[in-house]
Amino acid sequence: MIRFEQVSKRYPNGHKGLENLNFHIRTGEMVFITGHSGAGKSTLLKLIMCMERPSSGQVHVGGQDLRQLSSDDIPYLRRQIGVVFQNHQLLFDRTVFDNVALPLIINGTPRDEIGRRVRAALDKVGLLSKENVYPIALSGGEQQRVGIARAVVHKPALLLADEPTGNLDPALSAEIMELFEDFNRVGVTVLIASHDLSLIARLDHRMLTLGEGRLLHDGDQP
Ligand SMILES: Nc1ncnc2c1ncn2[C@@H]1O[C@H](COP(=O)(O)OP(=O)(O)OP(=O)(O)O)[C@@H](O)[C@H]1O
Repeated sequence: MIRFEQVSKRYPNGHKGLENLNFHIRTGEMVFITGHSGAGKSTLLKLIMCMERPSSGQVHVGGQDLRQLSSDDIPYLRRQIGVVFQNHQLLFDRTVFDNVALPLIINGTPRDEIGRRVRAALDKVGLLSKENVYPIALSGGEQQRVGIARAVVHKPALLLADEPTGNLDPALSAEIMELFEDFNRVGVTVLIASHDLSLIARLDHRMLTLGEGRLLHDGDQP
């Protein structure tokens, strides 16, 4: 599903994002990317989404060599991907329903299908009863669930999350990770960047550990 071959990323200001990264994530895996602040976790996710391009090396996503993607092709790549952010980036002047519907509206999904899909996604994250509520009236954990519903509403094969539990307490963080495990159980490939080692050490998944842009460790223990 995702293959990095000798991938390096240097930003225009000279900052080193990633250095000679090699790994392969198979379809259906759930993997954590961990490492200290500035280790390159977000850079790795941005390369998969084509938000950034590597300085050298090759990134393959879903069998496609991203070097061959033109900017016109990028929306098609992104349709295969759902993204969850730490600060969930919800629109506070729209209801929960409208927030979750956004990717479908952008994709041109037929109107009658939008309602069905949005409610299915809200049901999966346990927020079906909140579709008409505005995000301001939700707790931090509920807001993050809306962000997850929005990320999965178009049924992506790949789910990426960048510090999805960064603002949540340990109990809520564990619940959010269980949700990701639920999506993984039904076949979605899940990749989560997190520096919350105590939480991810309790979960039994592969861990890629980065340090200063390099892959320090690849395994099921920190
Ligand atoms: N847009 C950018 N322009 C310049 N340098 C950048 C940019 N984005 C990241 N960097 C640099 O690349 C390196 C890796 O950053 P990255 O954000 O990928 O790390 P991270 O592990 O996600 O960190 P954090 O946990 O703090 O988000 C850092 O040195 C950072 O300063």
